[in-house]
Amino acid sequence: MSAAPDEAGRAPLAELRVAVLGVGVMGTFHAEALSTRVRGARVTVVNDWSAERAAVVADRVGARVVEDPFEAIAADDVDAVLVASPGAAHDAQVGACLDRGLPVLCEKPLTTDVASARALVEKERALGRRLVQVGFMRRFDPEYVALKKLVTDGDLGNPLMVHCTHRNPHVPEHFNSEFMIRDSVVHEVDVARFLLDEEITSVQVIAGVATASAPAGTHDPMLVVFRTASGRVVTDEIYVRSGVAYEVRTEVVGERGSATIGLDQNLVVRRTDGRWGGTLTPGFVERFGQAYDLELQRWVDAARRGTVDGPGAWDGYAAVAVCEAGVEAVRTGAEVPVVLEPLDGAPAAPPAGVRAPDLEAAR
Ligand SMILES: NC(=O)C1=CN([C@@H]2O[C@H](COP(=O)(O)OP(=O)(O)OC[C@H]3O[C@@H](n4cnc5c(N)ncnc54)[C@H](O)[C@@H]3O)[C@@H](O)[C@H]2O)C=CC1
Ligand SMILES: O=C1[C@@H](O)[C@H](O)[C@@H](O)[C@H](O)[C@H]1O
Repeated sequence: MSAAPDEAGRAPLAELRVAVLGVGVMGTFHAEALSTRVRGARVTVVNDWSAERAAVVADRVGARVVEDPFEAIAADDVDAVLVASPGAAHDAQVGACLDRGLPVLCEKPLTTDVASARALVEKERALGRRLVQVGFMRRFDPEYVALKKLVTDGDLGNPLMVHCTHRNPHVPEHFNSEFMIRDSVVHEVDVARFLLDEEITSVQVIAGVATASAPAGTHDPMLVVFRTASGRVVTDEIYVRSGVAYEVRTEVVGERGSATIGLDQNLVVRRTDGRWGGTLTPGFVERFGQAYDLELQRWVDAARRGTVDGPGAWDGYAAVAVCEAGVEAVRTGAEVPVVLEPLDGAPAAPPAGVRAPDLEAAR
């Protein structure tokens, strides 16, 4: 049975031909998903800064290599683009997709500075249709979906606080405090916005004793504290050199109860050699593998219908703005307000509950 036409009367694409830009860890995982586990799509073009790496993946998924990312975006056999290059390359690559009117799934973060993220929001808006999805895959993870349902159904009563833990066993040397905020904490920023359905209005970072394996000057772990527009508090422990496993937990505390995810998911309880014990997920691919695939399937299905069915450019922009405030909070130790420029251009109201010195002075 063929699918219904979209609002403009166009028939859905029979198959989405995708260019994948950047085939490191995530790009390779997504390219393989698109050519095996996800229905309705095919990788036709692969691009990477390393032509050699691109060739290996292209060969594996039956695609061709295009050495320039912008030529890949402009190729005739490309209907949509998956951007999995490093964050600093996202701005120009997503912008080029918008110039060509192509649906684009961009891995988080949308960009690495707030001005460029905002510019992408404006650019998409000028086109009059949604094209950008940002790779906040936790929104597709069955555990996060169940937690969100408990919140929206009112089972926990009014949600008062959210507590997050985000631990990676190890990361490359370049993960300094700023990178930890922009690349890792960005997930909890989106989780908080997703679960509570409101914007974050301020960020504070508390740095304590750092692990001996952290490079000099890097605060690992850190406690990040967010305040939301209605005054709710969200805490996030970010610890990227725990040396243990990949551990992501989230607890919502409401007026009538609390709920936690990430405690037992993927916990394999083994009984061997007369002993029992659990094995934690070693990395994000093992923990969120299903979420990445669900995210891709929803993106493909929506793109074939000419729409977007996931976190979009505004979500990407809001997260970048919170992270930018977070980076400032690391530097100053202060509670830093988040400034989100509303789409109509009206000045943003001072966020509720913020006690940053500059806002106090402005009152
Ligand atoms: N949603 C999630 O849970 C995760 C998301 N990510 C995000 O995915 C993106 C990629 O991260 P990884 O795969 O971990 O990095 P990676 O370093 O493994 O791979 C990046 C690849 O991009 C290539 N590259 C560099 N500059 C490029 C350019 N201008 N155009 C095309 N290719 C370029 C590199 O040669 C490399 O092969 C980042 O934005 C990262 O934050 C990464 C890990 C998990
Ligand atoms: O997005 C991811 C990485 O880029 C980031 O570096 C990790 O901390 C996250 O856990 C992972 O989901």
